[in-house]
Amino acid sequence: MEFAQLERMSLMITMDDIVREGHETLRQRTENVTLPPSDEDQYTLKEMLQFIKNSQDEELAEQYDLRPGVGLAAPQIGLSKRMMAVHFTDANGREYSNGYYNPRIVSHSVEQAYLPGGEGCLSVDRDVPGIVPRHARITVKATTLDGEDVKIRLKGYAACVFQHEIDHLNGVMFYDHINQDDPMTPPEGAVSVD
Ligand SMILES: CNC(=O)c1cccc(C)c1Nc1nc(N2CCN(c3ccccc3Cl)CC2)nc(N2CSC[C@H]2C(=O)NC)n1
Ligand code: NI
Repeated sequence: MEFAQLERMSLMITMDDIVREGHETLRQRTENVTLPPSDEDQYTLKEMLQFIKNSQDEELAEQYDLRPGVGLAAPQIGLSKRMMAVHFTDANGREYSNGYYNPRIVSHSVEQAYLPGGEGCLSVDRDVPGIVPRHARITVKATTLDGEDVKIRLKGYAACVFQHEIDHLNGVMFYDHINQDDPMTPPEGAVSVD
């Protein structure tokens, strides 16, 4: 077995490591990660990014029964730490593939946006229909997996994904944002994201 495959094997996060609704870490505020990150935190964040990539690989997802996702936050593997990983390409072909320590939204638009199909979550084993209102544009400050301090401006699908994962770091689930009285009606002025 070649090294890359061995590396995937030994480090591998599977769905068994993903905690589901009801697990306390999903409702906790996470602690900042002490920087520079420990070897253990680096190892974990790399595993999280690899899991998201694996989950989108048809063969690996099939072989290891992985549910596809584009983002994962540390509380979802039972770790109450401010770390998240994303891997996706947005509608404009811009690629996002990285792990982040201590991400925080430093500014956001008044305008709201939402994914027309609603949102899903690897820690939620049920379909929760409804519009999830998000900030249409956000600016995020964080430290990347490689230890670089970055300031990222996000809009559209990328803004929604980052907000969903940063919510996890604050103990917030996507359905907390759904208007219970009128779940399918987008808020006034909110724009649909494709
Ligand atoms: C209930 N209706 C819906 O879910 C929903 C319904 C329609 C459209 C959207 C857009 C919806 N919404 C939604 N679709 C996704 N995926 C689309 C499919 N994709 C994927 C699937 C297969 C291979 C590779 C990949 Cl990439 C994986 C990601 N992901 C999220 N979320 C919310 S933000 C974090 C992100 C996440 O990773 N969730 C696990 N929401
Ligand atoms: Ni989630």
